[in-house]
Amino acid sequence: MANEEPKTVPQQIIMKGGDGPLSYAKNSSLQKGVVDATKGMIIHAIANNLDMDKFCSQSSSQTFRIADFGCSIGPNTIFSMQNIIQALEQKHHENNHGNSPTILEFQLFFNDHSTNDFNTLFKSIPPSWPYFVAGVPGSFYRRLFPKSSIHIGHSSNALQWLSKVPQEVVDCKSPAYNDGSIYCRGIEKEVTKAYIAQFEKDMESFLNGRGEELVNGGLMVILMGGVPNGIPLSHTAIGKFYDLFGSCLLDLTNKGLVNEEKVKSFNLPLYFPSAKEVKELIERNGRFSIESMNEITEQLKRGQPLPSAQNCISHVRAGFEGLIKDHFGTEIVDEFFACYAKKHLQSGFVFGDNGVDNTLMFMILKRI
Ligand SMILES: C[S@@+](CC[C@H](N)C(=O)[O-])C[C@H]1O[C@@H](n2cnc3c(N)ncnc32)[C@H](O)[C@@H]1O
Repeated sequence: MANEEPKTVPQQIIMKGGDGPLSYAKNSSLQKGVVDATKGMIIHAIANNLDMDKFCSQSSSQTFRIADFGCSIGPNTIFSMQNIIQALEQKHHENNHGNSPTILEFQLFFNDHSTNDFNTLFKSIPPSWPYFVAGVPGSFYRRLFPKSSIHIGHSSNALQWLSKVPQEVVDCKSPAYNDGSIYCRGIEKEVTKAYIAQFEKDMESFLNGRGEELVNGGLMVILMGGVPNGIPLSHTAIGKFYDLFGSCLLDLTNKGLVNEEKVKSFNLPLYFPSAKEVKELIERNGRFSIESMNEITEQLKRGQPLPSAQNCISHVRAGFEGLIKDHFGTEIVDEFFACYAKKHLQSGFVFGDNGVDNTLMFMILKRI
């Protein structure tokens, strides 16, 4: 139909469910590296920025409610929650010299899209875990909890996912049409402008939602991917990865296995901001103070061995199979990832060792 809007990739990205060899649960050690690298920073941030006495005064028990936004299937969300609980218990113990009349209880909320495999996540929780847990399906770009009900919010490796691909970038009549690429390279001015506008809108929605839900003085811990200030994504390791990824679609088109129009209407709903951009958005929103903001790539690199090629390939499939399947159909999935694996091995690509380093932003925000 002439006036039909081009179809963009689905609004809900889905990490591969279950706990099989190709699942996100078995292929998220790169993201776990990020979670591990920031454990000490979380303990430090809670010790220095959370006024626990304000919440614990006089009562015999106090429930801390903690929410993980974009939890996926695990196991990283479990580690993150444990790190936060450890930090709260440690601070409570130190505040009271191990002698508090107040018993702490913890209620943990796991948020992700309704299509996330929550069953696998809940099955992986040890039956003896002494916490109250609940799943909260829905986009974190809207309200998910009652007003002032959450003490600590957490989100890792999730906020670079946009709520949708900006429509203009897949509209061949628009000046922002992203011809020849599947992501925001950070070079084409109009394309970049469209992605930035979507990112700003989404961040504003996220901050507004959490601004309502967090108690006054509550903390939001955010870990997200980004770029060094002034560096386009295409010059970074992640950009090089998307180039490789996108080239497989072209190969399959040349082989006649994928429709060219379908490829042209495919863009990734992802934006990697600089710390400067994120800082400005948080300040403009005004609901949170920035207690700390660090870029921790170098620390991560020092602490982590580089992943093997096979490991990288499995991670890519666990993260992106859902998008490919949704847009191009199930029948193309194996062929696409076989092509990706071949090119990956030929190119010698290794995450963490190609192009300019990407940034990992670690932020502690306080609800004011
Ligand atoms: C790469 S995974 C990260 C999972 C986990 N936090 C970690 O660090 O391993 C990103 C997760 O964010 C979720 N996500 C992305 N956009 C979302 C949204 N708007 N609302 C809720 N979850 C979202 C995805 O479904 C996915 O499970």
